Order: sequence, then structure tokens, then C-alpha cells
Amino acid sequence: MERLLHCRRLQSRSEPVRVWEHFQFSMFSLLVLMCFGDKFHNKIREIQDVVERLLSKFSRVGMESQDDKFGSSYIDKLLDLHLPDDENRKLDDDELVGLCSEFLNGGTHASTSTLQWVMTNLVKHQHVQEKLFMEIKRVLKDGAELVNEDDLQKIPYLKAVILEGLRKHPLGPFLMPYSTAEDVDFNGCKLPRNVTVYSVSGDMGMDPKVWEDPSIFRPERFGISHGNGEVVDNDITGKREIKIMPFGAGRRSCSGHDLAMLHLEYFVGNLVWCFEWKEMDGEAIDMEPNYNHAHTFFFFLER
Ligand code: HEM
Repeated sequence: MERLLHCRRLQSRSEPVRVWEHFQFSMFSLLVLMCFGDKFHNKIREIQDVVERLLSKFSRVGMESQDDKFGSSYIDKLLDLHLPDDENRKLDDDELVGLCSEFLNGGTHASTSTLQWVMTNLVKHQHVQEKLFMEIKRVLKDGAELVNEDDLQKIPYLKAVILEGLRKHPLGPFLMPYSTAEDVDFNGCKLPRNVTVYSVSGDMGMDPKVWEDPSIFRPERFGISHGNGEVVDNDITGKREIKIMPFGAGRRSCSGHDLAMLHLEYFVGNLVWCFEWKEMDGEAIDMEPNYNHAHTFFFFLER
């Protein structure tokens, strides 16, 4: 939330803000907090700059000896972990560094990129932003400054907005490449052992046979149903059916899926609740999928 307050101060200077850097820093800060607890809260910028070097020199002893107001962090859990299939041994330093690095780097880029696409669409489609604001207003108590975690599940339209962002703007055209450990018959297609398989999943959300008017940003397609305001999930994890797979599918799908959805709902909810987001005069927003959408300027007004 520190970053939102920072945005309020920036806004008072009436200057455009390059939001990407703020989104990225906020997301990274949150993941550092979850990963290491609050011991490094005033050093996050340094960690961001030297994350790989810091992780490779990471000292367990120093971490274990300090108090942590944040409670149990990811690294605490990893340090406590015993691997039952491997003589109950603990993780070694290389494994710890690999897991923390994956957590910080994977989580930051993916969530920031999605956050930026969602905000870009809210700027482009003001009626969606307005509807989302009114939905948040309906749920929040009078005078509430922020959207809290408990409020999120009462705002189904917020989740629908994020899902629509993920449908239109997947992280990339492919999922991770996998290799076959043995000969496989995949729906009649014979794959020999030791071949690399790429899943081309990026276009699924734009398939007109599955999605009506796929190029239109319309969160309502993740519709409110059952008359109780609940959003139909459309099963983006692929457990029932597969219509899009922004987090992959199956055993190796994104292990940060629930966390990412929570972070995105929390960030988008608060950004829309606190500020009104607008396109800059003379700065057309680039909607092309270049998978490196780092230069967008938005204009926002404090609500
Ligand atoms: C909007 C945000 C995110 C998106 C769209 C996303 C998407 C993905 C995708 C497509 C994969 C590959 C799945 C496959 O190949 O089948 C993946 C893997 C992974 N993601 Fe995410 N991710 C997001 C956020 C996060 C976050 C916040 C974390 C953790 C903090 C995370 C941790 C991981 C890990 C550890 C893997 C590897 C899983 C494995 O190989 O078993 N992701 N993610």
C-alpha cells in the first residue's frame, strides 16, 4: 500500500507516471515480504537490483536468528522442509536459491505484466472501469479508504475483469517446453521419447469458435450466473474443460495461480478505488502484444 500512497503524492505534481516501474516494484516488494518475511523491508530496492547476487550469497544462519513480525515466510517453510522421498533430507543451498529465485522472478514478471494489461484495458474501456468502481462502492463500507482482502470475494466483477485480461493477454504464445520421458500416444498423435513439446496456448482465448467477439474486452463473458452474483470460473486451470490456459494445465501448471489471482484482485481493486485512470492526451496506448509492455503512461486523478 506504500506504493499507492506514493502515487497520491506523485499525482499532486500533475505529471504523467510511468506506471510499469511502480507496478513492478510493488509486486516485487510483496513477494520479497512473502519470501523472506519483513527483515528486508527497507532494502527492497537493493534486493531488486542485485537479486541474483544476493540469493547466491544467501545465509541461512543470519535469517534464522532474527525476529519476524510478518510471521512464517516462504524461506522459513523451505528451511523446515524434509523431503520424505529422499531419506528425509533437507533442501541444500542451491535448491533454496533456485526456489526463491523462481518465486521472486517468476511471480514478479508474470503478475506485473498481467496487471499492466488489465489497467490498460480499464483505461481503454472507461465504461468497464466505471462499472468496476460502482461494484466496489456497493461492497465497501462508507468512508472505507482501501479494498481489503475480505472484500474481494464480494466483488465478482473484479475477478471477471482479471480473467478477461488473462484471456486477451496471455503471458506469451507458448507454455514452458516439456520433453517426453517415454513414447506417448497423445490423442492419437504418437510422440517418441525424448522430444521437446511446445504447447501453443496463446491464441486459445481468441478462438471465435469458443469465444463470441473475441477481440472485444468484455468481462461479462466470465458471467455472473446462478442469480447469486457468483462468477463462473470457466475453469482456467483446465480441471473440467480447457478454453484458455493462462496458468498452464495439469501437474506442472502454475503453482502461484491462487496467489497471483489474489494479488491481482487486490491491486486492481485498490488502484480503481483510489484513482480514476485515463488515457494521456497525445499518447496513444499501444495494445499490440509485444510481451514487453513496459512504456505505458497513464494519467490518473485521485477519486
Ligand atoms: C498472472 C500471473 C501469473 C501467470 C499468468 C503465470 C503463468 C504461468 C505459466 C503459464 C506457467 C507454466 C505452466 C506450464 O508450462 O504448464 C507457470 C509456472 C510457474 N509459475 Fe506462474 N504465473 C503467474 C504468477 C505466478 C506467481 C505469483 C508465482 C509465485 C510466486 C508463480 C510461480 C510459478 C512456478 C513456481 C511455476 C513452475 C511450476 C512447475 O514447473 O511445476 N507464478 N506460471
